[in-house]
Amino acid sequence: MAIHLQNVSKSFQKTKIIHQLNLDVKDGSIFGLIGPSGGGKTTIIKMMLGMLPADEGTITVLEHEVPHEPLLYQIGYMAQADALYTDLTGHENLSFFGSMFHLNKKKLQERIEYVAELVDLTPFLKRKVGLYSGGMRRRLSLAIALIQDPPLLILDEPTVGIDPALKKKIWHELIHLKNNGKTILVTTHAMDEAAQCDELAMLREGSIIANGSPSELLEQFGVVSLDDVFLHAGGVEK
Ligand SMILES: Nc1ncnc2c1ncn2[C@@H]1O[C@H](COP(=O)(O)OP(=O)(O)OP(=O)(O)O)[C@@H](O)[C@H]1O
Repeated sequence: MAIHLQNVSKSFQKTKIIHQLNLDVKDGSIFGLIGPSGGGKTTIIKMMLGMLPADEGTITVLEHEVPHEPLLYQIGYMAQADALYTDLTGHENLSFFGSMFHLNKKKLQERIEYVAELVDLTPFLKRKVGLYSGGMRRRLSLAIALIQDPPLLILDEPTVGIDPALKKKIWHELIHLKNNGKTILVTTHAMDEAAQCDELAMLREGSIIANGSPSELLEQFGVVSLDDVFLHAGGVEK
C-alpha cells in the first residue's frame, strides 16, 4: 500500500472532524477523495503529509509511519492555495522548487521543460507569476508538484479554475503517470474526474460513507451517474 490510515481521528477545538478513519491507497493507482465541502478532505491530506498530527491512529506513507521528514522528497504535493513566489518568473519558481530536490542542472532543465509543456505554460515561463491569471497559477502549482518526478502525488483539487481542454490533457497525463507506476491521490468535486479514478472514497463529516471503484459506487447507490452518488454523500435525497 502506498498510503495506509488506520483508525485515524482528528479534532479541532474539541470538535471531532475525522472519525476513526481507515483508508488504503494501492501502489500504482489513482485514488479519489470526494465529498461535500468541509467533509475533511484537506485535513486528511495534511495528516498524510505530516503537516498536522493525528490525535489517534496511525498513518503510513510509502512504508514509513508519518511524520517522517524524508518522505517529503518523495511526495509531489499540490495544495489548494497556491504557494508561489509572485516576484519571480514561472521558470524561476520551477527552478527554485526543483533545486530543493538536488536535481543536477541538466536534469532540472529537462524537468522544467517537461512539466511546463504538460500544463501549457511554456510560452509564459519568463513572465512574473504576479502577472499570471488564477488558472495559470494553478497550472504552475501542478507543475511544481511534478518537478522532482516523485513516486507519490497528492493533489488537492488540482484542476479547479482550469479550462476543460487543459483539464483533459492533465488527466491524460495523470493516467499516463499511473501507468508508469506512480500513485496519485486527488481530491475533487468534479465527478467527471472522479470517474477516471481507480478507486473512490466518499467522505461526509469525517467518515467514509462509501468506497470502491466508480462502477461499484454506482451499483451501491443504485444510480447511473456519479453526480447522484455525490448528492447522496452530501445527504441530499433525490
Ligand atoms: N485549523 C483548523 N482549525 C479549526 N477547524 C478547522 C481547521 N482546519 C479545518 N477545520 C475544519 O474542519 C472541517 C474540515 O475541513 P477540510 O478543509 O478538511 O474540508 P474539505 O473536505 O477539504 O473541504 P473543501 O472541499 O471545501 O476543501 C471544516 O469544518 C473546517 O472548518
